[in-house]
Amino acid sequence: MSQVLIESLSATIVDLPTIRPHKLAMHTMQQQTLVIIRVRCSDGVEGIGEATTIGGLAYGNESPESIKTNLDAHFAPLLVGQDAANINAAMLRLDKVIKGNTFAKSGVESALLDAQGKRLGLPVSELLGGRVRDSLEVAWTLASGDTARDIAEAEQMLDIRRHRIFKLKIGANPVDHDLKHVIAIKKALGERASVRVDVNQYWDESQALRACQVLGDNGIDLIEQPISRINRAGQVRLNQRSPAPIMADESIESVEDAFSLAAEGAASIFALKIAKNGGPRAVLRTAQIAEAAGIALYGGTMLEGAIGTLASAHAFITLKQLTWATELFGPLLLTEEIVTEPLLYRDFALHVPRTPGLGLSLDEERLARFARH
Ligand SMILES: O=C(O)C[C@H]1C=CC(=O)O1
Ligand SMILES: [Mn+2]
Repeated sequence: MSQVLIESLSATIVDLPTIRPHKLAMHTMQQQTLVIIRVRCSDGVEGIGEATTIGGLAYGNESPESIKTNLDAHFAPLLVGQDAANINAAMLRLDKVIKGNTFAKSGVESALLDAQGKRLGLPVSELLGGRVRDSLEVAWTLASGDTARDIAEAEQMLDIRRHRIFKLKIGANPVDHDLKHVIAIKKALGERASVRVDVNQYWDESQALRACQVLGDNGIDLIEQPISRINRAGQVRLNQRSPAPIMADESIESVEDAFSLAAEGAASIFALKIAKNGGPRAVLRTAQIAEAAGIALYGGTMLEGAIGTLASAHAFITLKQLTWATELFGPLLLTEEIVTEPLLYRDFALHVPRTPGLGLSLDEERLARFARH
C-alpha cells in the first residue's frame, strides 16, 4: 500500500447555544465555543477532531481564537505532506517544535485517530489498544447558580435515569454561602446520589482546611481542585488532612504535571482531560502514571461537543478502572449539534459506538450555520 499523506488541516470556530447559563467560579457560560479540526488525507479519508475550552482565556492558556491561529500558522505547515497513518511520528514532530498548546494538539491527535480508524475500519478505542467496556457512567454539573433550581434539576435527572452523580460548581461566593448551598443539595438528595464539588482553585489554603472538613462531615464524596494549582505544598497538606478525597484538575496541564503531582502526593484522584494532556493517547500516559502511583481516575471534560466527548470516551473505555466515573456530558449542555447522530445517553451512562473512527459525521449544513465567519 502506498503511503497516505496529510493533504490539509483546517480549523473552524463554532458558537453553540447552551440550555441555560452555566456558572463556574471563573466564568458564566452563556454559550459554548468549539474549534472543529478537519484533516484531509491523500486517500480521500477525512479525520475530525475538536479543541474546546471554557470562557475564552478564563480557564486555560489557550482560547478558541489562539487555537485556530496556531493551528493555521504553526501546526498545518508541520503536518501537510506527513504520513497520515503514523500518528506517533506526527505528534512527535509537533512536540519537537511546538511548546504547550495541548488543547490544539489534542484536537489534531483526535482527528488523526479518527482518520486512521476510518481507514482501517476500527473504532478509535481499538487503535488505543482495545476497549474493556462499552459505556461510561456520566455525572451532571449543577451550576444554575440557584439552590432550589439545582435540586429540581437533580431530581429530574434521577427521574429520567440520566445522572445520579452531581458535581456542584462553587468558589465564587463567600465560603459559608457555598457550604450552605452544597449541604442543602446533599440533604435533599441523600443517599440517592453522589454529590461532589469543584472549587476551580478559588479557595486559599486557610479557607480550604475548614471547608474540606465541613464538606467531608456532610457526606460530600469528592473535592475537586480546592486551591491554586501553583500552591503545590498546600495541595499536599490538604490531601493529607481532608476527610473527603481531593481531585486534581487545573493542577494537570501536562503529562509531566501528573508525574510531579503523583510524586509529591498532592491528590488521590486525577481528572483526566484529553485537552490538558495533548490528546487521547497523551491522556492515557497520565492515566498510567496515576495507576502506577495508586491514584484513582475520573474521566473529565472541558465541556466539549460530541466530537471531543467521544474522543475522550474512546480513551477512557480502555482503562482498567474509573473509580469516580466520568463527566462526559458536554453535548447535553448544548441545544444544537453539528454532527448527524446525537450521542447515546441511557441508564446513567454514555454508550460509545463501535463504528470506525470516533463514530461521528459532521452535519455540513449545521456546521456552516453555526460557524463563526
Ligand atoms: O471541571 C471543570 O473545571 C470544567 C467543567 C467540567 C464540568 C463542568 O461543569 O465544568
Ligand atoms: Mn474542574
